[in-house]
Amino acid sequence: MKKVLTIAGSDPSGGAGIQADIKTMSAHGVYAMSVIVSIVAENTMRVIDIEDVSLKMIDEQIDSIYEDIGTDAVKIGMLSNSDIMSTVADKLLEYKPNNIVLDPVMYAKGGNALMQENSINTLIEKLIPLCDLITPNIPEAEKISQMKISTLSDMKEASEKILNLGCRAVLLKGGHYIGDAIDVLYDGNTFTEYKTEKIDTKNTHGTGCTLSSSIASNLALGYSLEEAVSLSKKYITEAIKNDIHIGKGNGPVNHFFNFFNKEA
Ligand SMILES: Nc1ncnc2c1ncn2[C@@H]1O[C@H](COP(=O)(O)OP(=O)(O)O)[C@@H](O)[C@H]1O
Ligand SMILES: Cc1ncc(COP(=O)(O)OP(=O)(O)O)c(N)n1
Repeated sequence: MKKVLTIAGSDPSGGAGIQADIKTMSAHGVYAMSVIVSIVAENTMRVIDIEDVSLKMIDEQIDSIYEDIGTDAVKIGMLSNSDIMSTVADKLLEYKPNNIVLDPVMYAKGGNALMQENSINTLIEKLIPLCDLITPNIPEAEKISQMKISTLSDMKEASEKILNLGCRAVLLKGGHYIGDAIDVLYDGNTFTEYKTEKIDTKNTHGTGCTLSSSIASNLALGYSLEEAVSLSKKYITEAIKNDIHIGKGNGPVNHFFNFFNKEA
């Protein structure tokens, strides 16, 4: 069985973060493992509080995975500050895992910050160069590339700027784009567009976590980057179409639409 690790924050409401990652990986038939770096008190409506795990415990959790099991892919999600980013980067340099997918989580859907503003330089200098793929949404890509993104052509220009920071590929997600849900993959040679109609739902909590975990799972399963992104775009689209009406705010997507659906 292929093994995929998520290094991210915990969402007790189950729609995003580590919980979404483990559900997604399990739905893909890979063995899911998790290193929790922050505990976030959040739900479908808001973020209430964040408590970071100590750097020592983050170190030891990562060591515990590589001492024993190892990984075929690693997904990185919410890293709330520079110290956590440096700790994770040092461990990636030590263990050199294959297939590192970074979702540079900065804000939750309600607008609450999940990453300290002053840690962006550490993200850019230490983490991004270690990654095979980075999957920013439009606001995150604007911060990293330091340009405004209003058009598809802006998305492509920002992808180029981000790739030049040293990662091997960029998937700029267009869920926040007006109009269709267009994601752009840039690998340094080719731009590939993945386009679906925007689904009319407020239940999009955890879409970014789910997409990046799906891509990491598909890479672990041996698909090429282009195939992995294509399969994962189909997965997130179906998961949104089969959304779950739970909570009073932005509800979760259905990670297990393949196993059951709303009509069943
Ligand atoms: N309403 C929607 N309909 C269809 N696809 C969507 C919708 N919202 C987001 N997506 C897709 O979900 C994925 C996550 O995108 P996005 O919402 O931009 O990320 P994030 O959750 O990090 O903000 C992308 O593939 C995007 O195109
Ligand atoms: C613990 C935790 N990690 C990440 C997020 C953000 O997830 P994302 O997939 O971008 O989804 P939304 O927050 O936009 O719904 C989170 N909320 N919590």
